[in-house]
Amino acid sequence: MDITIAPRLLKGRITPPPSKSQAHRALIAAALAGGGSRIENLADSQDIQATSRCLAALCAPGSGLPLLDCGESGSTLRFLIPLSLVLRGGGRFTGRGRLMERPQEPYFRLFEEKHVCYSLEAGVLTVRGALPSGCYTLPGNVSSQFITGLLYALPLLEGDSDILLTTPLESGGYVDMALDVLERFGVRAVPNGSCAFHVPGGQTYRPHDMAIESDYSQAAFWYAARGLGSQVELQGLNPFSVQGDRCIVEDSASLCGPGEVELDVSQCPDLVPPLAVQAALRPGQTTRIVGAARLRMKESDRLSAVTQVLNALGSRVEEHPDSLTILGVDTLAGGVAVDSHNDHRIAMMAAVATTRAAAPVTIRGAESVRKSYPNFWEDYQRLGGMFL
Ligand SMILES: O=C(O)C1=C[C@@H](OP(=O)(O)O)[C@@H](O)[C@H](O)C1
Ligand SMILES: C=C(OP(=O)(O)O)C(=O)O
Repeated sequence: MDITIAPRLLKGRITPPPSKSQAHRALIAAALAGGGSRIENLADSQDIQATSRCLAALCAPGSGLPLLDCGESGSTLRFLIPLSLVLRGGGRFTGRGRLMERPQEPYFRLFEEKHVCYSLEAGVLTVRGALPSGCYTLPGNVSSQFITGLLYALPLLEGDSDILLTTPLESGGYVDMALDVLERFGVRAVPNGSCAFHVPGGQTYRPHDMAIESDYSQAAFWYAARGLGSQVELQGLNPFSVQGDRCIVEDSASLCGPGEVELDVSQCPDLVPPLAVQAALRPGQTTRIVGAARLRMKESDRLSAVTQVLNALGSRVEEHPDSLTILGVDTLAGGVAVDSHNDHRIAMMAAVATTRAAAPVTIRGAESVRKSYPNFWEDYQRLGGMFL
């Protein structure tokens, strides 16, 4: 789907959608608690549909390895791989887009060590075996989703386990969010410093009612629009939220200073597109976005996609292996078509950039927002955005 947008600033009040990350975690914990939990304020995004669909397949009665279609959701895939071993002796996982090419090596190394069989053939990952309790050693900087996956599965084993990280934890806020949801469902995992977790075995998930919070990762696009002159008022966000992307509030403000700004995004990778678009329109300012290597392994190669899209619109972005240098300009020419690279966050970034373009912009693959923010285009129009 192509959408052509007239350049104009936005104005109005918006409640960002429910947090996708918290919703994945709550749904999985509720399924493990075996019913009796009430989860309110769930978004009907494709990623949340993927987790619901896979949980239904995983918990359905029957023998044999369930087939789990994870769509394009890295979280669903990496959270459910260890659980499939514990609950069903394994599973067969499929996905779309780039999903099955995204890294799984930390799990594969552990499976070799623990004698769990795995194969990845023609886009189907099959895992089979028993997950033993014990010591799980893995890197902390490939994806935090491996650590969340283990934190959900290991408490169900008979014996105690330890998770040890060989490199510093990145995207750490997502692990904190997992610990927070686990605790609400009566499951305990104890951090030991920043690179280790002790997970007592023999635990059971207890039913719990919760309402999903508004999503700071999505609110970030509206913060960016605001930083670029739109009058968007945000409501419904929890100021005490455990969401790591809550740092958008300070990061967005720090982009308003003159001179040189450096932002380390290793703990908040999803904020790169909204931060980059804001930095692109800071004339006289140079912004370095560092610690961003993992951005190459998301729905698109996001460092490359951000650079291509913003430069096509008239920005000055330089791409490096694990960072971006953004030389702020005072206006974007627009007047072109840009591709979302089938990446929801790139489509939303392009929409925010258009608010400050001189001529209309066409966004190709605009439907990609359904992955995480199905009502994004409705919200954009409610704020006065005009489609041509
Ligand atoms: O656990 C989660 O909910 C997520 C973790 C992050 O991934 P990485 O840990 O791979 O950076 C983030 O980018 C993703 O959108 C959601
Ligand atoms: C990378 C993302 O999600 P996931 O890893 O779950 O696919 C995202 O939402 O930007």
